[in-house]
Amino acid sequence: MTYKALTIAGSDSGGGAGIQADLKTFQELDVFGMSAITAVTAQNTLGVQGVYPLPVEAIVQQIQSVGSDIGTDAVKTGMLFSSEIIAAVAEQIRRFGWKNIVVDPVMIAKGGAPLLQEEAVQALKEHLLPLAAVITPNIPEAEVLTGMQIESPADKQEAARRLFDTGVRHVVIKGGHDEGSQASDLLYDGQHFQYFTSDRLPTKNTHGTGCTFAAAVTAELAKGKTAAEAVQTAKDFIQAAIADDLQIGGGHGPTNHWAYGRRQAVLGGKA
Ligand SMILES: Nc1ncnc2c1ncn2[C@@H]1O[C@H](COP(=O)(O)OP(=O)(O)OP(=O)(O)O)[C@@H](O)[C@H]1O
Ligand SMILES: Cc1ncc(COP(=O)(O)O)c(N)n1
Repeated sequence: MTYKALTIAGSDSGGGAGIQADLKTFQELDVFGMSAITAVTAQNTLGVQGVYPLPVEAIVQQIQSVGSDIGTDAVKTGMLFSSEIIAAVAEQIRRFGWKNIVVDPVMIAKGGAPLLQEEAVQALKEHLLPLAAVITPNIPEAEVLTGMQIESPADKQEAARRLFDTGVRHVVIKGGHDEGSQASDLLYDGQHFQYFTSDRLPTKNTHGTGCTFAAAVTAELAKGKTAAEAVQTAKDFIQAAIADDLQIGGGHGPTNHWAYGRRQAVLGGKA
């Protein structure tokens, strides 16, 4: 059985985030990766030097090329940039009837460069969130989407409830921006809160952690795993990828996308 996943996101020339992180993660998790590029960014570990959104027509055509021939078991969305792109992507997802949709509501790159226009937040809530099986905001993104400040564990749960009410089937509020010695991701399915917690690793090389995490969730949903199983694998994948960082570039370096697979191979006696 060949499982397939489509990422609809921006290209990161530096290879650590965006489309590049997604395809590497799909590959590592034994899922055939496909892409529809929404924007080209000139980017490295120091920051974003340029953002070039593609015409909506070019984005729609890429999705249709995949959908009309190959099909997909899951879809991840990342950098979508504008409300026009969001509306067009949502329309294509509805048209093909795709169900395993993971929405990573990318808004701002680590260095502060905007990857989503401010006015597009409403379009995200209106068009895309009701289609999502899983949404994976970090804390600042969850604050923008809910209009509330998140300062305590109770706030995080309240934000998850509000996000669930937009029509999303599972909410994951990621804990990379938490304070303290642990990075704890909260999963909410409308009934139960579940925490996925690890030691916070002391490194500046966390460029693309959000993309990589959401791509791993997508790959696991493509294989038919439950949301909770997918989040557990994604958490293990990102923990390994941050722990075995690569020391590439002079700024916030990428994570190591092959670390998880290597560890699994050692555990399984394959290496
Ligand atoms: N220093 C760290 N140590 C361990 N896990 C981390 C660390 N930083 C982030 N994570 C984990 O990485 C994943 C992504 O979380 P984060 O909140 O950083 O997302 P993000 O801000 O969207 O990422 P980015 O914007 O860098 O792509 C989560 O599973 C989180 O727990
Ligand atoms: C094309 C693209 N998509 C997403 C991110 C977010 O990743 P990060 O916050 O780690 O920079 C990015 N930098 N570039």
